[in-house]
Amino acid sequence: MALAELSASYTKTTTPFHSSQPSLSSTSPRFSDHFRRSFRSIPRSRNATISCSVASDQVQTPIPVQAENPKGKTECYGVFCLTYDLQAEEETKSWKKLINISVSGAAGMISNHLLFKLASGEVFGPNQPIALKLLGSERSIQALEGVAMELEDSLFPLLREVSIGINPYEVFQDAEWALLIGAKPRGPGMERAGLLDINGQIFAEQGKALNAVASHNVKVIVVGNPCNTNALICMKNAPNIPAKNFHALTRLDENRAKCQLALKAGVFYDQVSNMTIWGNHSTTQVPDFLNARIKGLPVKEVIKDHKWLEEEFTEKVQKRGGVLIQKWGRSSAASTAVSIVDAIKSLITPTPEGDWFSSGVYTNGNPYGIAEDIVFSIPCRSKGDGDYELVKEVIFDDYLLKRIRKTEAELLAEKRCVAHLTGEGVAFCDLTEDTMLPGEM
Ligand SMILES: NC(=O)C1=CN([C@@H]2O[C@H](COP(=O)(O)OP(=O)(O)OC[C@H]3O[C@@H](n4cnc5c(N)ncnc54)[C@H](OP(=O)(O)O)[C@@H]3O)[C@@H](O)[C@H]2O)C=CC1
Ligand SMILES: O=C([O-])CC(=O)C(=O)O
Repeated sequence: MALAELSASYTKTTTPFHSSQPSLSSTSPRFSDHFRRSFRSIPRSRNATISCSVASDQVQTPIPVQAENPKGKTECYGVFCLTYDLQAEEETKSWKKLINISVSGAAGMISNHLLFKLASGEVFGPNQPIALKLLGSERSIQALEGVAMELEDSLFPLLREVSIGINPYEVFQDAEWALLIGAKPRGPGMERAGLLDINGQIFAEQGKALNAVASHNVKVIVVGNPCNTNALICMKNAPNIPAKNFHALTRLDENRAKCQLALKAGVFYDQVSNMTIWGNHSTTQVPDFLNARIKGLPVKEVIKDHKWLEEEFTEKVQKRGGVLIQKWGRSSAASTAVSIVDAIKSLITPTPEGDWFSSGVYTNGNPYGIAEDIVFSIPCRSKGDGDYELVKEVIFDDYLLKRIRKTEAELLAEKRCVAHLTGEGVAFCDLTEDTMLPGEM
């Protein structure tokens, strides 16, 4: 019997699988390997009873138990529906408690890179088992099954559960991380206000769902554009989740800025630190070369061509995504996935002494005089506990302040456009110029 058929038959039966069945484990090393990788913790919400006898010189014969499914809906995928006693395996005894990671737009291009990084252990570490809860839509559900199949076939030891669905109220259940990637791309002729409205509705609904069913300390990273205002909408619709927990992804912009500075200075990019992106993930964003450092020195001391910094460098970073789309014919999915990994790692590992990272965060209480009640990219530092604090020791000059005011004005205008989605009355959209996402030219 083929492996796929076997795994399918498992999900359909609650009959314990005994070693008296055709000697799969002895005839097929792949299958015993498959078993080993299929062990998973017992989800909190399920009452499966597990028994498992393991003799040291025998191949293990785990007893699969079908997940309880009170609503009769599919909630797990294929091999990931098998339930085993995680403690039965020596290797897993040192593992941490399983965490739930929900990902929207899971059949999209960014997710296609990101999910495999998450499942490999590269993000949360080699002792951290994970459950992936993938959100798609009717349009993408088949593609999502394809994604789940590839995850099955990758045999990631740490990937203990995969479920797919189209209802955020199910997919976000108990989420400890929510990576919100899915959003409608801006099409030809579409006004930014139109995009704000269409995507804003997605994020309003997802905010409500997170509020209702996610862990109350869920960390939310909004990637789908326009990500700052989408993050604000999501946050406003999730009043039970701390506002601090919402991030808009500007890490890709930070990484792009570091790369350009390294290139100009003739150093490897690990020599560039303290890189802030201020403001919106749009062409008004401000890559801050005043506070950034190269080999520990202020950038302006290393790169003497200040005109280049003010003009070429700034515009290059702002429009990098668009140039890439022109070359590639699609947006920067791989480097965006890498930057999501960087953004998560920055929150779960202590920030190196003296350094910081950029993230779009809620501005209430900020020390810089930036308007309150928007999501604005700011320098942050973390102790590695999932939380962060704003960096205070930054300096400003007229150039930087002027640019920050411009991106701030854009975000305030975006906020007025979505007042109907944040519970702040009637929207009034007066975006003065139709600014672009970094990916648009
Ligand atoms: N912040 C950042 O740095 C960056 C952000 N981005 C943004 O990330 C988002 C995802 O990018 P990417 O993965 O490349 O895009 P894809 O087009 O590959 O995937 C986007 C997903 O969004 C979902 N979606 C939700 N609503 C709609 C809709 N109305 N019409 C079409 N699709 C919809 C679709 O999934 P489903 O049908 O399952 O809902 C689709 O799979 C985009 O908004 C992009 O602009 C991209 C790069 C950098
Ligand atoms: O506009 C897009 O979809 C791509 C984008 O955000 C970027 O490359 O920074």
